[in-house]
Amino acid sequence: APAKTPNITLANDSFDYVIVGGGLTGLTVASRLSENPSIKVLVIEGGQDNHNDPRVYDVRTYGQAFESDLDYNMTSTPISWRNGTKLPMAAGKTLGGSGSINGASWTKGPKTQYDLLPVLIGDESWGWDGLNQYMLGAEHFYAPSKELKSKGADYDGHKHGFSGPVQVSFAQGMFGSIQQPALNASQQLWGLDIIDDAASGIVNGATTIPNMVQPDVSQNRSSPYTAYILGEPKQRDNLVILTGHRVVEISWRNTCAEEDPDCVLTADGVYYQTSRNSERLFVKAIREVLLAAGAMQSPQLLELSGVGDPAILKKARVPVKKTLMGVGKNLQEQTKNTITYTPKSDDLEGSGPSSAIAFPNVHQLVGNSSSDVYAETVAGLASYAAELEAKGLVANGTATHEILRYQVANLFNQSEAAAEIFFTLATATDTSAATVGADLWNLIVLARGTIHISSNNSFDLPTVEPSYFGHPLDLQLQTLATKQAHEVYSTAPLVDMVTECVLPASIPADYAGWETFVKNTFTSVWHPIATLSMMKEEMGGVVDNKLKVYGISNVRVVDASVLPVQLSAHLSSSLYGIAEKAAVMIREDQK
Ligand SMILES: Cc1cc2nc3c(=O)[nH]c(=O)nc-3n(C[C@H](O)[C@H](O)[C@H](O)COP(=O)(O)OP(=O)(O)OC[C@H]3O[C@@H](n4cnc5c(N)ncnc54)[C@H](O)[C@@H]3O)c2cc1C
Repeated sequence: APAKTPNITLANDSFDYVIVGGGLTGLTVASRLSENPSIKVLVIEGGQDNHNDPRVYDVRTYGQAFESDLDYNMTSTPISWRNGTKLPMAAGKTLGGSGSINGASWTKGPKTQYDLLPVLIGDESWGWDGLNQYMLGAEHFYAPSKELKSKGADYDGHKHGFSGPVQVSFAQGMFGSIQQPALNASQQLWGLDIIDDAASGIVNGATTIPNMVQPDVSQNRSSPYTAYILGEPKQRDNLVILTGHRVVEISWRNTCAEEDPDCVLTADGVYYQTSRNSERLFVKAIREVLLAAGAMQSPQLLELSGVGDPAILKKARVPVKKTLMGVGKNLQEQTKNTITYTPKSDDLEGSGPSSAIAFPNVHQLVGNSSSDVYAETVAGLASYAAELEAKGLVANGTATHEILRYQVANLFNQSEAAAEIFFTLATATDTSAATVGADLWNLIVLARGTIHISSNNSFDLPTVEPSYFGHPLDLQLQTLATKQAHEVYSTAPLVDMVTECVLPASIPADYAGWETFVKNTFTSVWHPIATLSMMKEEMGGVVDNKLKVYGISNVRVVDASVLPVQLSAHLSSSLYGIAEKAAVMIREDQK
């Protein structure tokens, strides 16, 4: 049954807050704001409630939701060197959003990467110490059993939350098999330390991670919906979740002349529809409209509502209400490659999900020449950043240069994790033998991309240009990570556990061959962020330190769009933290 399909005519109703998108961040904020019974909250969600569908609740079905009815089926722009192939950009079209179809891995980035946020926004509370409080507040961690500990599960009890809604535990079906040998081989090859906990603010190392799953044998997904809504919040009279409806435009109470930058817009509510040709309905927001449609569709909605770069809006025949040059720019999306092998034994000693990860740093990947690569990269950054602005990929080249310098220094001087090598295991099925391998990606991309509208109709999904390998270092790190992940599989004790390499079908002879393999077979990682960045306005930011859109009095963005820089992490923990912090700031403004 759907979460709530009210037969009420919302058109005659109004809500204190209208939340656009019932995904990971939207449901978090909805749950927190509606704790106050006198505050009326509406969530409008494009997908349906599918929490009883195994593609959602069983994390071992990972991937089955992609390119299905549970996915928006967006794609990248054509890849020139792959005959114009467009790559799938998975994004959950279901209650809980991408949080209901994701891999459920629970990790955090290094402390030093969060500590860039205060520099960009001028507010200390967004650094690791400030934000981590909220990440901890979202989490309910369960210590592993003896049996799981013997398979490698470990943790630091001081680095977890124990009373939040998101269930974080080591999955009961945790694999044995190659997992620990893969981490041992990673130690040999890269000189990595074993780190007991990838949620501690230290990430460079080899580790076994927990998942967002129930701690019992069901190990069902702890989704944004089951964690934050199902149960008591669902019964609240002041919370309405309308599924199967798409918000198509924000309506404004006033108009601003295009040439008047000081004019402040105020949202009146939103228009929404069930389908392209259905009636256009309106609902009023008494206090605020909160955008939580994700990093691809929140910028789309702002642009459709007349807020953004006038050149983009005019091309799509949308009247300009507010010029804001950063909307839809600064996208930071990573690239993923996969290698696979045949294990000697089909018995993987578990049912999954996979949970062994190696996080080498740039020196471990690049080796002796890392200081040359650093010097060369730094020397080229100013002209690279200027080029990004000239191409319309960022709003401010000078500010982007500063940010890139920080990111490169973080990789080379602080030696934070540069790549993730996620060891994968897939059990045998009726039609296929078991496989093992790795999914791997460079974490801190220097590329910047865009997400923009190409028409004035919300049902035409936005154009996503990730600018894959936009900077040479991105391709170099991806190639080295792929080549060296293969070398891990040739290193003891892992080498003794596999018979043959399946992918690549023929092993490249040299670096150039690996680069070709990388470029021909990579996919997206599906961690898009930063398209409505929280940064100072003069840096090209779109939202301020309270997540309010510049030049608009009552629209905040609470989703992945606001995270201004990529993290050496899976994103959910950080986004739950951002959403929890958002709810507190929104409540403070009610006074
Ligand atoms: C395939 C995949 C695997 C991932 N694996 C992991 C992982 O293992 N660990 C991890 O930590 N993170 C993972 N992530 C990342 C994480 O799930 C996302 O970063 C996170 O869900 C983003 O949260 P969000 O609230 O910004 O967007 P979402 O959770 O995607 O929510 C956006 C919601 O808005 C709705 N919506 C969009 N447009 C409209 C509109 N116009 N009107 C109404 N509703 C709308 C959507 O239907 C959706 O429900 C993964 C992501 C993907 C896609």
